[in-house]
Amino acid sequence: MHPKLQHRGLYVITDGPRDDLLTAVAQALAGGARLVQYRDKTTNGDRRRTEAAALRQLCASHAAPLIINDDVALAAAVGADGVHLGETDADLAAARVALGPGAIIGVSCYDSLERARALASAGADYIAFGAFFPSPTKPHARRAPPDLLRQSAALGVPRVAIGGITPDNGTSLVEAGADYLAVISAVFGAGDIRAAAQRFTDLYTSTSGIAP
Ligand SMILES: Cc1ncc(COP(=O)(O)OP(=O)(O)O)c(N)n1
Ligand SMILES: Cc1ncsc1CCOP(=O)(O)O
Ligand SMILES: [Mg+2]
Repeated sequence: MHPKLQHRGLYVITDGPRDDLLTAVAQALAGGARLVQYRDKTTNGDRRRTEAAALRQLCASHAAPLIINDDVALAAAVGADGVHLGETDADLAAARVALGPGAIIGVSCYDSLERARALASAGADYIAFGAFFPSPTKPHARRAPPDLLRQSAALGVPRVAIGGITPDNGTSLVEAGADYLAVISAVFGAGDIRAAAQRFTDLYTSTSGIAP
């Protein structure tokens, strides 16, 4: 079991900016989300910092780590649990120096087993693959085959699946070995966010046979 990531399950990624961000994330947590990523591509530094700090409190009260997308400095400033880095974001080693050994640093590996192998060796705490399905949020995201999840099992690092995931198509990814399903629109675009999150949580329970 990974020391920093002890529960498999739903990894929600925010779709803001939205006025009800805190309420929406609270509903996702009530539906069983295990990890939360603050993803806000705007450049409004004041709002981003205020929201990230508020999310940190909320996530801590649910024992769910808060990961900041792209922004190592924001993660450090609000004391978030970690950061998610893609290929055009900060370097993993630099982020580790900035955030320390206890931080959760996750990395995008897209469709590349080689990238996953290199970054797992370099100390990434999870490796993310995808997009597995057409993504409403990121329609031009590179596509990845589900077999990558099986092929990366031996790396010994938690595996995250992302991209167009729904409760219906997510089962195949959990069966292929996804420790986390990272989801934006199928949770935060739902009319009932809590119920949507709960469907993913139930999927882990029923697919693995053990509570996540
Ligand atoms: C869990 C997770 N996986 C992949 C991504 C995508 O990261 P990146 O390629 O840096 O793209 P942006 O999200 O920054 O647009 C992610 N954020 N989270
Ligand atoms: C950030 C990102 N990277 C690949 S797909 C994606 C968006 C995932 O969002 P959705 O769950 O709405 O497809
Ligand atoms: Mg990024």
